Amino acid sequence: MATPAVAVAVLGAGSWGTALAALIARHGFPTTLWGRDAAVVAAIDQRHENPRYLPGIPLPDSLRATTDLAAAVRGADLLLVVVPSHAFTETLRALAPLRPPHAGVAWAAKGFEPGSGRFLHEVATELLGGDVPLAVVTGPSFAKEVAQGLPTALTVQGENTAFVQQVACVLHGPEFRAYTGSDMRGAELGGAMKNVLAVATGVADGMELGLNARTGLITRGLNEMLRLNAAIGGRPETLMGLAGLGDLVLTCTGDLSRNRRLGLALGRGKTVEDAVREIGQVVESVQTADEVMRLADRYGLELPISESVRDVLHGDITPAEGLARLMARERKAEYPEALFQGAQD
Ligand SMILES: NC(=O)C1=CN([C@@H]2O[C@H](COP(=O)(O)OP(=O)(O)OC[C@H]3O[C@@H](n4cnc5c(N)ncnc54)[C@H](O)[C@@H]3O)[C@@H](O)[C@H]2O)C=CC1
Ligand SMILES: O=C(CO)COP(=O)(O)O
Repeated sequence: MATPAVAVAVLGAGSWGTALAALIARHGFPTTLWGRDAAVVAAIDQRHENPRYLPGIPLPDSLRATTDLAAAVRGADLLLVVVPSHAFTETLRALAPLRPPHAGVAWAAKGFEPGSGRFLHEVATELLGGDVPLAVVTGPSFAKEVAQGLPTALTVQGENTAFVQQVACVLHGPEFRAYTGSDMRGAELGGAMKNVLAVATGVADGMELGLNARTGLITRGLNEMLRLNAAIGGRPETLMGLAGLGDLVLTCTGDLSRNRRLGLALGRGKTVEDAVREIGQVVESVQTADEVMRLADRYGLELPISESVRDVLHGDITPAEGLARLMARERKAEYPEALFQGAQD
């Protein structure tokens, strides 16, 4: 059970930050949630509800919320950053001078630094220094279900074993299993890529291409994840677990996914702008598709599904042209023979 000595600050009061902060508070750890929207923060702190992102779901009375970053971070033993990836760098910049010297930093954002394509652990290492314990929290987990207390499993990955265990300890509980590992690169890649691939299956479902097409895209999408993961030096088992396959299946099939819903709307003929406006929350794939392809180009890899998603998101091809392009590809072996060797080099 809880070890109340660990005080936690969660930064980012959107759906996922709120759900994780509520989970940790329910486990008995003193938890403060920082958000920039004063109305949302006041509602969480006083009415125990996030009416903008998790309407109607009661939050624990013990969860505190504030718009004052310094106050949120002061006295914290563990910092969990849950802003969208495009806001990760500026949040860490603001956090760096405020961080209590002993506090490690974990994050649950899924994506890369837009523009540079850097992994978030690379950004964190640069901005915090190499000695600060770091960890990634990722896996198949819709915020709404976690906030409702439905059973969930995810993974915490980082090189500092003691910190990884501390993060897993505050998350783990009767309705939540937190697994652990040390592969931040593979874990971050899986969380980022599944959002792009969810758009592809959403498009196919929006075009009513059938269940075979959906499953073909999921499986060939996993193949794209495994090949890029081998190139960047991630471990294959990371991508075959919660951070990869697990989150890919959830996001490609579950209509709670915003990335899947973007794909559904595109497949039904909507524009990216209209679909994103209607979803009204962060849709990470819009930027991540560019960064996945930048990474693939760097390693000279062909990722046809991810590439088609990028081109559809840019309006360079229609969903129908994307489908035609994928179906016209040459016949080939299912797996390159050397697929799993890259990770062992
Ligand atoms: N919602 C979910 O089910 C899950 C989300 N994630 C990831 O968590 C991250 C956050 O997503 P959500 O909470 O779902 O997004 P959301 O759209 O529900 O909320 C976004 C939050 O970020 C805040 N924000 C935006 N720009 C900011 C900035 N510059 N500085 C500070 N705060 C800023 C907004 O005010 C809002 O509170 C994303 O990377 C997402 O992929 C991961 C797992 C599950
Ligand atoms: O990451 C998620 C589930 O694990 C949430 O997916 P969406 O961002 O597509 O809603």
